[in-house]
Amino acid sequence: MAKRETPSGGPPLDSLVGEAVHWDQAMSYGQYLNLESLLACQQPQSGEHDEMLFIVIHQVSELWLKQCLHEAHAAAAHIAEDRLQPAFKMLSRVARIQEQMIKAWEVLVTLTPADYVSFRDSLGQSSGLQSYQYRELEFLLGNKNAAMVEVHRGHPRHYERLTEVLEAPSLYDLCLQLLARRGFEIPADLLARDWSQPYQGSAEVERAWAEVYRHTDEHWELYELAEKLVDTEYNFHKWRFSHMKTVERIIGGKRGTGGTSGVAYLTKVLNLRFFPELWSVRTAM
Ligand code: HEM
Ligand SMILES: N[C@@H](CC(=O)c1ccccc1NC=O)C(=O)O
Repeated sequence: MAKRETPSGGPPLDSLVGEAVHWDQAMSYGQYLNLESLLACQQPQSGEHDEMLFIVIHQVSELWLKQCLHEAHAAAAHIAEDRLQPAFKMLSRVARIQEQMIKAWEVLVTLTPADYVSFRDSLGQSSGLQSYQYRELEFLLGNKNAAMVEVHRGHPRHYERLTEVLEAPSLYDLCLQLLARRGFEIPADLLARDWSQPYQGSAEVERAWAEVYRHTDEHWELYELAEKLVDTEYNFHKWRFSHMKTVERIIGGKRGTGGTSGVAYLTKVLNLRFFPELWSVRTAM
């Protein structure tokens, strides 16, 4: 292999190991990553030591949500065009990102109830309910709830974006259309409907997935799609559960800053499904 030269045409990189290097080039690491802006985004309000962790963990989660949306929207577009292989690659990546997001709770549990109350008042009425990226991902996967858009009335850009995704077919709706294109009997009212309404499960769809699982040799691609969706929902559920338990550990039975009952609310939304028949089919097998 040819020795790599430095971009400026200086000595080979190998000889520079261990030495300070001053690149004479237009684009630096910090410029490319916009680090000055990124690292200026952590602005604790309270002066309490532990608020920094709270901010960083939320910002890291929002960055991962951004990447999940990037992958899941692209996966949906591929599924709509019958290109399942690239969609699989993207959904696998979403599942790996979700694992990172789940792991992050292990850092946050080092925050004690006393640490948290030391700066909780600085949060005012802000709350995770206002995470528009989280809501967009829920809508995109298939958990539609028009009422959750209202939280964003005061931010026209977020409101419009969420309304757009609410009113578009979810990833699961697109999968049902795919099943229909592949010859499965899917009721017409599931193939064209008011997409903003929550999806109600259907016996025909469950039968279609049962056929896929029983005869994988004839439906390898659809089987793989089903399992990728199950991985995503499984991880989503784990994230919600860990959030709920972490919240219980930190604030106990206190009400949420967003105005909900707190842990009781998080317990209620825990079991909302994206792909209901992919779970019910297991009983039907
Ligand atoms: C000390 C840590 C945390 C506490 C005490 C906490 C507490 C809560 C509570 C009580 C709610 C219910 C809404 C309300 O009334 O406020 C909620 C919702 C939410 N939180 Fe957290 N949370 C914490 C950390 C996080 C983190 C790290 C994230 C990551 C992004 C997050 C994202 C969300 C989201 C997306 C919701 C809306 C859930 C839904 O509507 O399904 N939270 N949180
Ligand atoms: N709802 C939380 C506050 C909270 O969690 C929060 C507040 C501001 C920014 C992000 C938050 N995290 C997720 O819910 C509470 O009741 O303490």
